[in-house]
Amino acid sequence: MAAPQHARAAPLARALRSASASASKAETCRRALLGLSEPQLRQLALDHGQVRYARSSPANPTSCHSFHPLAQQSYRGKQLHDLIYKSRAKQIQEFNHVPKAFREALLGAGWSVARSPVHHAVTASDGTTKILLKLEDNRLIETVGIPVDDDNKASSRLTACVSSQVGCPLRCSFCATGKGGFARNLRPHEIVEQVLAIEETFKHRVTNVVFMGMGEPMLNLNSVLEAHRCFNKELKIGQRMMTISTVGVPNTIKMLASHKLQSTLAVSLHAPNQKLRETIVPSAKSYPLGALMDDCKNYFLETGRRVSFEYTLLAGINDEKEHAEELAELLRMCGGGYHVNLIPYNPIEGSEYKRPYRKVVQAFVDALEAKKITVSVRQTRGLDANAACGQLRNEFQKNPLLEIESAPSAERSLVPA
Ligand SMILES: C[S@@+](CC[C@H](N)C(=O)[O-])C[C@H]1O[C@@H](n2cnc3c(N)ncnc32)[C@H](O)[C@@H]1O
Ligand code: SF4
Repeated sequence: MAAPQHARAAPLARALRSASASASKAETCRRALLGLSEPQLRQLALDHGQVRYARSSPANPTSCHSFHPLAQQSYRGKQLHDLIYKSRAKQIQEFNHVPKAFREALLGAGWSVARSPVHHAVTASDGTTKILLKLEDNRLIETVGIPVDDDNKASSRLTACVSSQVGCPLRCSFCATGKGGFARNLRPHEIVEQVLAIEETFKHRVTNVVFMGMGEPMLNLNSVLEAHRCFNKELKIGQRMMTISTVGVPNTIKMLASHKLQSTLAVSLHAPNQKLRETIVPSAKSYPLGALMDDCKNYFLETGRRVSFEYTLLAGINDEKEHAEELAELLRMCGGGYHVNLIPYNPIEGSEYKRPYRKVVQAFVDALEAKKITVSVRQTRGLDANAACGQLRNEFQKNPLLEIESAPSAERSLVPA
C-alpha cells in the first residue's frame, strides 16, 4: 500500500531541517546550492514559499490556498538540480526557467551556487591546464584539463584529472602530493566542481574523467562514488570514459567491484615484488602484493573490465629488464584481464629519484612485449606546467596542514543526487 502523503513528506522535512540547520550554523556559512541533494533542493523551494497550490473542496467551495508539498516538490527541486548540473549554471541569475520571484527569494536569503573560485591556473605548451581551486576552508586542490585534438573536431577529447582528497596520507616516496601531507577528504560536490571548472576554462564539455589527481580515491570511496554517479547521470560522461586509480587499500577493490561499474580500475604497482614495492609505496606493508593481485583478478572476473596497472619508472630503481620480466610473471596471476601503463617519472623538487632515459623506457617496453604483455607508455603532458601531481599546490600552499582560522563551518556533505 502506498505510504500516506504526510509519511512520504517526513524524510524531506527532516532533510530541510538539516539543510537549514547547517545553513544557519554560522554567519560565515555560505548558503551554497552546489552540494545540496535533489530532495534538499525541493525543500528549499517549499521553504521559500513559492509553492502555493489553489484547492477547493466540497466542504469549502470557496477556494483556499494551502501548501501542497508533493505537487511542486519534485518538479521544482529537479529543475534546480538540472540547472546546476545539466545546464552548468554558475549563478542564480542564470536560472532562466524558474520564476523571477523565486530567484529573488533565493538571492535575498543569501543563497548562491557557490562554486569554488580558481585561485591560479597554468597552461603548458600542449594545452594541458592545471587549475588550483580554493575551497571554502581556503585549502587548495589541483585539477588538470588535458585536451586531445583529433583532426575531426567533433570527436576531440577533454580529460579531467580530478583530486579526491586535499593531500594524501599514503606518502608514496616519489609523489609530491604525499610529501605535502594530508588535510581532509573532499566532499562529492568538491570533486564534481573540478570538472565544471575545467569545462568553464576550456569552454568544452569534459569527455573523460580520471581519478588520478591529489589523494587516494579508495580512502574516500563514498564521495568518489557519489561524484562518479553525478558525472555519469547529470554531466553525461560515460562510465567507460572514467578511470579510478588506486595504490591499493585493503578490502576496497572488492567493495568497488560490488558496484559493477563499467569504469576502469587502475592499480598503481610501481614494483614487481613486495620488497621493492614497500620501499616505494610505504602503505604496501599492510597489503601484500599477492592479496592485491587476487583482488584485481576478482575485479576483472566480476566486472569484465580489464585492470590497468600503472608503473612509474624510476631511473635505476625499478626500470631494469629483470624488473620487467618479474612484472610479467606477476601479471600472469591476473588471468589475462590487464594492461600495463608505464609512466616515466616526472621529477619533483627535493626528490632523489630521476626520470629514466628514453632508451631505458623502450627496453622495458620490449621486455614486457616479449612476454606478450599489452603495454603503453603514458605521454608526458604539460611537463612545463608543474606536471607532477601535487607540485603546483605545494608551491602555493606551503603548509597545507595548517588549520585555517577563517574556515567556515558549512557542512556541505550533502550530496548531489
Ligand atoms: C597521483 S596518483 C592518484 C591516484 C592514487 N592515489 C594512485 O596512487 O593511484 C595517480 C598516479 O600518478 C602517479 N604519479 C604521482 N606522482 C608522479 C610523478 N612525480 N611522476 C610520475 N607519476 C606520478 C602515481 O604513481 C599514480 O599512478
Ligand atoms: S601516488 Fe597516490 S597514493 Fe601515493 S602519495 Fe601520491 S596520491 Fe597518494
